[in-house]
Amino acid sequence: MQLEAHSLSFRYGKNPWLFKNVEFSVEPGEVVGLVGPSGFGKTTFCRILAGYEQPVEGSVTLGGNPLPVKGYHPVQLVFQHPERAVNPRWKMNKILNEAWKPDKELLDTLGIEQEWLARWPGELSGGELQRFCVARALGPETRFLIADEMTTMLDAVTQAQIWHAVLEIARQREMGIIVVSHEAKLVERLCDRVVELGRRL
Ligand SMILES: Nc1ncnc2c1ncn2[C@@H]1O[C@H](COP(=O)(O)OP(=O)(O)OP(=O)(O)O)[C@@H](O)[C@H]1O
Repeated sequence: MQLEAHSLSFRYGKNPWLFKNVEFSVEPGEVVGLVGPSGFGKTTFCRILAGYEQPVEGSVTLGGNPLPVKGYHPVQLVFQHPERAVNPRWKMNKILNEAWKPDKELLDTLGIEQEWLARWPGELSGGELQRFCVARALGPETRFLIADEMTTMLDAVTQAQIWHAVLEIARQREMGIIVVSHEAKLVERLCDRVVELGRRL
């Protein structure tokens, strides 16, 4: 089941086009890097692929069909700031189980400790919180994971742990991954191929 962008174009209001007629596809199990200068629209592109934003022109399909508008979304997005991705009034247990119920094996793989489940988001470090956001995005129906600067704010050890876990799960499930990162070494190490989001038009 391929994730495909067909002739995708986007701009905010009457601003200049951020990108125009972009063709992009990811195969199941493939790890694809998405790079480009700051402000060229990588995050916007990811939001369109995950169904958070509608393209101005073009379309996104999954296995040849439009992205679903209801239910668990098969394209999950994890971005740089976990503290903005969680409800600060919910304890971690509720946040974690919001969309599906991750089992202990997954929590162990991601290094999530049981005692963290009873805490508020503000009582966890950025790295600890991001592990929850990753777990939450890895439901059994996730076909593609978009990692938009997912580990940028984290120390090297946490970054390595999270990527090790995510790549292993992706391999087992044949899940595709899109990696957006400014860290060229990370992209080179993780990705099967790299796509550059082109010049602004
Ligand atoms: N809601 C919005 N309304 C208007 N302009 C926006 C909006 N969101 C983003 N932009 C602008 O669109 C451009 C692309 O933003 P985007 O975050 O997609 O780029 P990016 O390539 O991911 O950047 P970075 O690498 O710095 O994260 C930027 O110039 C940004 O200021």
